[in-house]
Amino acid sequence: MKEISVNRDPVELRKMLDYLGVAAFVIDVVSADEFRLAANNARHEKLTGMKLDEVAGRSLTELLSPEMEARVKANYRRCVTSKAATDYQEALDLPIGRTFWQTSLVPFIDETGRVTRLLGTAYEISHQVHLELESRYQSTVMSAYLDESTDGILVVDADWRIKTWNRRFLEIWNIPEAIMDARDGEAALQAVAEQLEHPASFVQRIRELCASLGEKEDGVHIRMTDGRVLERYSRGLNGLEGDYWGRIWFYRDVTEMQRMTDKLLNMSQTDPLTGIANRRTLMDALEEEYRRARRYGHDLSVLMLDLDHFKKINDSYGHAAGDAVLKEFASIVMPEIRASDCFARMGGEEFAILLPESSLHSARLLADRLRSIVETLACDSPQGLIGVTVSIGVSVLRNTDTSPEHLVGRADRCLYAAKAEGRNRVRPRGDIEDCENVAPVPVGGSNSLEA
Ligand SMILES: Nc1nc2c(ncn2[C@@H]2O[C@H](COP(=O)(O)OP(=O)(O)OP(=O)(O)O)[C@@H](O)[C@H]2O)c(=O)[nH]1
Repeated sequence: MKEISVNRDPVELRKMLDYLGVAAFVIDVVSADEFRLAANNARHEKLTGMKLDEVAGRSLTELLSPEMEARVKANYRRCVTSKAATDYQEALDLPIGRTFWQTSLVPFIDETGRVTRLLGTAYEISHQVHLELESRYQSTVMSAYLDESTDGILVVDADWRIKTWNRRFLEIWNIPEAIMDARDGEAALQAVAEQLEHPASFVQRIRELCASLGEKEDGVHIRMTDGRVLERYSRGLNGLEGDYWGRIWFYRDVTEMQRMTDKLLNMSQTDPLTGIANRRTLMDALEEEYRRARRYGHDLSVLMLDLDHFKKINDSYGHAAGDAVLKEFASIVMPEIRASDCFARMGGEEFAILLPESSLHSARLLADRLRSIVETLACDSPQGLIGVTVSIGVSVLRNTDTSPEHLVGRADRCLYAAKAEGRNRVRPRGDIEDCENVAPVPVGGSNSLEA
């Protein structure tokens, strides 16, 4: 732009600049290295805090910090050198704080071709820049999380297009990259389902969750055909207006944890010596079966078993031989009972068998069979073969029983009667319980239910 004759009075200059609808300023180009602010308009003053009477005629060196001066001058010099309109974005540290600007400079050129002035107009873009910085910050945090997370993460949109995933997701599922690159959510779902023990229910649940839009899902366990166990979390993603954006899925490999949990559970339910159920497991099963028998009017029987003169075995053959007999006893009884029965070691040489849906008659038949099998048991030991016998008390649930303890109490009394009558026998003898008058088992005696 050729230099036009303008008043050098800053106030007059401001009047002209105020006609512009944006923040504006005029710079006097003294030399390639010296620039002075000739004037700014009211809008510029308001945005920057630079008051006309304080800044007019002052050099950039006086107005700006050295670092900012260098940056501003670099842009001015570009305009002076190119003698062309120059646009750029800049960050300015002003008394009001750091602000961001979209600035345009137009050079004024005198008849000798020298740039004497620059007209600057500027829009403040701090808000947009802050939004962009915030968005960049969020995506940096998100990328770091995706990279470092030990969960496999997948994000799909409302149309089941894959939006994003992380390295761990690929490691867990080993999905061909071509599927991921094609962003084909349906193909990825099939690739995942093929690796599962129950693919149909998995796919059905995934579809239900997607149809539910926002539903949140916590820690569902998924078993894979290779033995791994995954835990799945997911939640719907909604936009500001509540519109559905899709869903994020997290997959966590919990195989080791599950193995330990199973092991601990097994340990807490099993007798370590014989490997059969322990007292606690039987008591839990008893509560459960008692409730079921009451609700459906089914039979429920119990056998209480106690090896005879077991102390003598320990005393004659040693404790290790006694242990071997207990194990052998458990292993020959086990195949004789149904999967729905519960065979447990109650402690020492005392055992119990819970028989859901068994009458007294069939419980007694089983007891008789077990008694005769045990009688033939010959357990090998360094001191020769060890024989053992068992006494068994049997009872069946009665209408008058008000708790499982009544059922077990009668079996205990029958066992006591069997012992009292000479051992190696089953009581009652027939299909009618006949141990009512047997004295209760002494405290500390063989089969009390108390732990
Ligand atoms: N080897 C071995 N012995 C055990 C174990 N637990 C308890 N015992 C022993 O089992 C024996 C049980 O003895 P008693 O309660 O007197 O009963 P019993 O000798 O079988 O006599 P009756 O039951 O009256 O026929 C005791 O000597 C206990 O030390 C075990 O885990 N291993």
